Amino acid sequence: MPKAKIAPSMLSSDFSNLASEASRMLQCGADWLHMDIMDGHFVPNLTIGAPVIQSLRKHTTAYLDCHLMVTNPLDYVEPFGKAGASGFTFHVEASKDNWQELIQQIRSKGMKPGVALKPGTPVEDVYPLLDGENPVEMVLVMTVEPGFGGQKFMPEMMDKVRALRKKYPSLDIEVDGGLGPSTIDAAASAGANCIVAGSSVFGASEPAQVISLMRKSVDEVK
Ligand SMILES: O=C(CO)[C@H](O)[C@H](O)COP(=O)(O)O
Repeated sequence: MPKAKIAPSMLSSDFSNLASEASRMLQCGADWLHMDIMDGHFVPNLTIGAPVIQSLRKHTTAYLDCHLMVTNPLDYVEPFGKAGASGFTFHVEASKDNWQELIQQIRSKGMKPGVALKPGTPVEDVYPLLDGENPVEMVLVMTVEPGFGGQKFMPEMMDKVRALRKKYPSLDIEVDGGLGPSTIDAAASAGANCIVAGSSVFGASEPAQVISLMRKSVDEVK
């Protein structure tokens, strides 16, 4: 299994101090910064877009792991590439007929392509995006309904993670929603290695301890 990547979800940060919140998380041991992009249409919430990524990029060289919860991901590829996004993860539900073009465009803008799936979407729906000539490099299994932080982890999503890990031993598999000290072992033992965590990290008195505990849980899995 690939090594742990712990990605605090900046959705739980103080957006009015984004650069210092990002730097605080990196000092606490974060590998990536997870950026939740919501368009108020694909999900019932509206967050940030490319201008905010561009502003943050001026303050950090960190890997910006962008999760696009948007209806038309192709429209976002060029602006996110220019803004300095590192990873561009789109939803399979929003890319039924243009995922090949999406993957190709994302790569051509220097970003790492990933695909996300909602809790109600079968894992088999992402297999064509992994088995083709130009596969995505990460699958994000949502462990809550996308849209809001602070929800309860859905353990039944671990069947999807197990199926992916069995079929793709070296794939980056990310989980997002309700991850923290009480749920990390279930996710890690199922085979997830990229861990997004918002409330559990930002709400902790010692975020570094939570990050380190989650890393240990993932890296101990053989
Ligand atoms: O994508 C998201 C919501 O759509 C968030 O990244 C996710 O919910 C993380 O927050 P928390 O750890 O508080 O559940």
